[in-house]
Amino acid sequence: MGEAPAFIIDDLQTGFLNGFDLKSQGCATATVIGNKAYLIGGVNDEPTLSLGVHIFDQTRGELVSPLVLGTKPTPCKGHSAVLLNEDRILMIKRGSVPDDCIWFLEVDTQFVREQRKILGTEVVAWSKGVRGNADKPVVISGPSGVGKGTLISMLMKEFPSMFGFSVSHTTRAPRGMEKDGVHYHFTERSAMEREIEDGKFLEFAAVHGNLYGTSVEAVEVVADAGKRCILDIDVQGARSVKASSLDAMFIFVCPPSMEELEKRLRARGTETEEQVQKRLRNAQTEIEQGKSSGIFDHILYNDNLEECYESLKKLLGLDGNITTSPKASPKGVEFPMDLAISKIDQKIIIKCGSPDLKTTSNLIVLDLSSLKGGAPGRTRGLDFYAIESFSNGLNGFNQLS
Ligand SMILES: Nc1nc2c(ncn2[C@@H]2O[C@H](COP(=O)(O)OP(=O)(O)O)[C@@H](O)[C@H]2O)c(=O)[nH]1
Ligand SMILES: Nc1ncnc2c1ncn2[C@@H]1O[C@H](COP(=O)(O)OP(=O)(O)O)[C@@H](O)[C@H]1O
Repeated sequence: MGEAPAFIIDDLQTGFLNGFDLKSQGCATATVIGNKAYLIGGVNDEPTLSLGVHIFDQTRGELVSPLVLGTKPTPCKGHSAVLLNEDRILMIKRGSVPDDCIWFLEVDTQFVREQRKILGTEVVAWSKGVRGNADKPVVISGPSGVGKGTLISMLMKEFPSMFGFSVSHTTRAPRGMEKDGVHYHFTERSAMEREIEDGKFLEFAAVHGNLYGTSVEAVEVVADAGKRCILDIDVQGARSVKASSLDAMFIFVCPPSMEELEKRLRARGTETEEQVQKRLRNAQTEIEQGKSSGIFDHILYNDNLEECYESLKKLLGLDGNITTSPKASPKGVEFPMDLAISKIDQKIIIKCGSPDLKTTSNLIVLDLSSLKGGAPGRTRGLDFYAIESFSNGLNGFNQLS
C-alpha cells in the first residue's frame, strides 16, 4: 500500500478509455476494470523497464502491491496493454524478441479468484502467450513397482521426438543410476515448500514419506518443444491435475497380482526392506483408488510387458501410420518500438512502424479467438497473420511462418 505516483492520479482524473490501450506515461500502462486501475511497469532502471504490477483502488484511494504469481516477463523498453474480457490484460512487448512478445496479466480469471481466496490477499498472475497448441499431456499412475517407469522408457525410446517426460521435483534421495534434472529434480524439502508457496507447482503430494510435485515449468517446457508431455505421478497428484486447468489423458497401471508386484519391487533392488514394506502397504489403497475414483480414463494390466506396451501405444493412437517428427514449435513475432494498436472483436490489429496510420507499413493481426490454458501455465493458441502493406487493405492476409 502507498501513495499513488503523480502520473497515476493524473491519468485517473483525465479518465480512461474503458481499459483499452490506455494512456502510458514513461513506459507504464494503466488499465481500468471497475473501480481498480492495474498499473504495469513504470519502474525506470534504464535502458529497460521492469514490469512491476500495482493496483490503484479508486474507491479507497489506495495503491496496493498485489501478490504476483507465475513466471514474470523480463524487463522491456516499452509495452502496450489491452483489456480482454474484463479478466485479463494483454501485454505486447515493444522491441521484443520473437518468442517473448505476448504476455497476459490475469486479474480476475478462475485461477486468480481461487488463489485470492486461498491466499487471502490481492492476487494477479502472469501467463506467457505462445502460438499453436500442444497435444493433451498423458498422466500415468500406478503402485510402486508395477512398471510405469519401464513402459514410459520404452515409449520415449521408440518415439523420442514425440514424447517428453515431465521431470518432477522430489525430496527423496536419488537411486544409483538416477540423474538430477533427468529423472527428478532432487531437492531440499524447505526449498520445495517455498516454491509451492510461490505457486510454481501444478500439483504436489506426500508419497511413501517424501514430497513429490510437478512444477508448471516441467510440463510447459515439453509442450514448448512441440512434444506430448508424460507425467508419472501418484493417484493424489492425478486427482489434483484432474481438478486443474490442464486437460490431460489419465491412465492407471495395475499389477496382475500383489504377489507379482512384491516380486518386481524386490527384483528391482532399489529400496530397503522397510521401504519395500511401506510401498506394498500403500499399493493396495492406490489400486482401489485407481480403479474406483473416476479419475482415470483407462486401466492397463501390466502382466506381459510387451502386450501392455502395445495396449499403451494403442491408447495413444500409435498403432497406425505414425509421423515421428515433433510438431514445429511456432515462434512469435518481433515487434519494433513503434506500434499502434486497435481491437476488433477477438482480433488485435498491430501497426508496426510509423505511428502515422496513413503511410504504408506492416500490419499484424493477432487472433485471440482460440486461446487455451493460462495461468499458472502458458496461454496457448495465439495466431498471428501479417498484412504486407496497409495500402493492400485488409484483403492481403499472409500467414506468418
Ligand atoms: N503427485 C506426484 N507423484 C509423483 C511425482 N513424481 C513421482 N510421483 C509418484 O511418486 C511415487 C514414488 O515414485 P518413485 O520414488 O520414483 O518410486 P517408484 O514408483 O517405486 O519408481 C510413484 O507413485 C510416482 O508416480 C509428482 O511429481 N507428483
Ligand atoms: N510386465 C512385467 N513383467 C515383469 N517385470 C516387469 C514388468 N514390467 C516391469 N517389470 C520390472 O519391474 C520392476 C519395476 O518396474 P518399474 O518400471 O521400475 O516400476 P514403477 O516405475 O512403476 O515403480 C523393474 O525391475 C522392471 O524391469
